[in-house]
Amino acid sequence: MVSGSMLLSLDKDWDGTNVQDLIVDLVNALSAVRSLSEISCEMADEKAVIRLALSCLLSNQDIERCSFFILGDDGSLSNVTGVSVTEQAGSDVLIAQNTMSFRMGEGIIGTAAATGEMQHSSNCIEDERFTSGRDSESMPGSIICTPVFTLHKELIGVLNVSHSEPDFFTVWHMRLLQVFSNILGQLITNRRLFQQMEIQIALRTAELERLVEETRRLKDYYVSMSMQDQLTGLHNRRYFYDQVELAFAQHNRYEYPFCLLMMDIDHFKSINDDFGHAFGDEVLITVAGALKKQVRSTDILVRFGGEEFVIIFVNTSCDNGKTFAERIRDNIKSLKWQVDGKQIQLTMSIGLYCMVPESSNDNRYNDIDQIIHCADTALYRAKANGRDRVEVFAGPLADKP
Ligand SMILES: Nc1nc2c(ncn2[C@@H]2O[C@H](COP(=O)(O)OP(=O)(O)OP(=O)(O)O)[C@@H](O)[C@H]2O)c(=O)[nH]1
Repeated sequence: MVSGSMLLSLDKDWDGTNVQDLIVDLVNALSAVRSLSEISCEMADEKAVIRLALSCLLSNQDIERCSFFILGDDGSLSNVTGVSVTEQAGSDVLIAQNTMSFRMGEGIIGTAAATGEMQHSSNCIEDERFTSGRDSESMPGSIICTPVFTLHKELIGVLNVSHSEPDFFTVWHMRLLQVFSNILGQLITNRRLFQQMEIQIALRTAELERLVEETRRLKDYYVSMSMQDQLTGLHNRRYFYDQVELAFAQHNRYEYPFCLLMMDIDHFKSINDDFGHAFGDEVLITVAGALKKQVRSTDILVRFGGEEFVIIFVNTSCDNGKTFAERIRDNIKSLKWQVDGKQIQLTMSIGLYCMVPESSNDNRYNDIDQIIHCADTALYRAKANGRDRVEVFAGPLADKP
C-alpha cells in the first residue's frame, strides 16, 4: 500500500524526483480499477458485489475506510456495507454495520447524492455538512463522497472513502475515485441487468415448461380420446390394434396362449326400433360396464363397433376362454332394464378363437386380421345356430373363414 507521504498532488509542479512515486501511485490506481473489473456481475448478492469492490479499493489505495450508501425506494440513502483497513488486516474489529441513513441533501453524503457531484471534506470536524457523529471518536479526519450512477445516469448510491487524518486526500485520490465510481456504477448496472435477465430467463423457462407440460397433457388427452369410445368409455378398435401386438409378441416369444372373443348383442336393432336410440345407447353402456367387470386389467376389452365388443383374454387356455365366454354370456343374459313399463332382457352371441402354441405353426392364423376373421366366423356360427351361444373356431376344416 502506498503511504500518504508518497502521494503526489497533480496540482503541484513536478521536479522530476517524484516520478517514481507517481508511477507507483498510477500502478496502484490501475490495480484497483483492474481488480474491480474482474468482479463478476453474475454474483447474486448486490451487497456482496459492492463489498468486494470496496475491498479492491482499500487493498490498492492508502485509505482507511470505505462505505457505500445505497439509494432506497423511499429516496433515502442507507449504509449497505463498509470495509476498513483493520478489517482487511484480519482484525476482529469490523467497521460498524450501522443502520445509518440520510435523506437527499442531508449531510455530506446526502449532498453528494442531491447534487450528483463529488463532495470532499478535508476537515470533517469543522465541516458544516456533517450532521451527526461530530463528537464521535469514529469521525474521520477527511472524507470523499462520490455519487455512483447507472449507465443511464440514475443514482445508485454514494461511495465514501475516509481517513483519520484531516487534509489527507489529494486531487489524485479524487480523480481515481471518479474513475472507480464510474466502473462501479457500470458493474452494479450490469449485475442488475444480469439479474433481471436471469429472472426473465427463469420466468420464460417456467412458462415454456408449463406450455410443454400443457401440450403433453393435451396430446395424451387427444391420444386417449382417439383410443376411447365416447359412448361407453371403453377403448375402441384403434386401441385394440395398438395393444394386440403385445399379446402376439408374448405368444410368439413365450408361447402364451390367448383367447379372442367376438361378441355381438342379439337383435339389437329391435331394441332401437322398439324403444328408441337413446335407450339403445343406455343398453350399450350397461353391457359395456358388465363386460368390464368380467375382465382383468391385463385383458384387452374394446367396443369394436356398433353393438359388437371384443375381448382378448391374455395368457389364457382355450378351456378357460370357453368358461369365461360362457360366464359373460350368462351375465349379459341376467341384465334387466325397465322401459315403457316393460322389463327388457338381452342375449349375446360369442365367437371364440383360441391362439394356442400349435396355431403359430400355421401362417394362416399368425395375423390379427386373420384371427379376428376366425372369431367372426365362429360368431356367425353362433348366430346361425340360434344366438345366445358361444362357438369356438374349430379350424379350417370345420369353419371356413
Ligand atoms: N343405440 C345405438 N345403436 C347402435 C349403435 N351402434 C350401432 N347401433 C345399432 O345396432 C344395430 C345393429 O343391428 P344389426 O347389425 O342388424 O344386428 P342385430 O339387430 O343385433 O341382429 P343380430 O346381430 O343378427 O342378432 C343397428 O340398428 C344399429 O343402428 C349405437 O352407438 N347406439
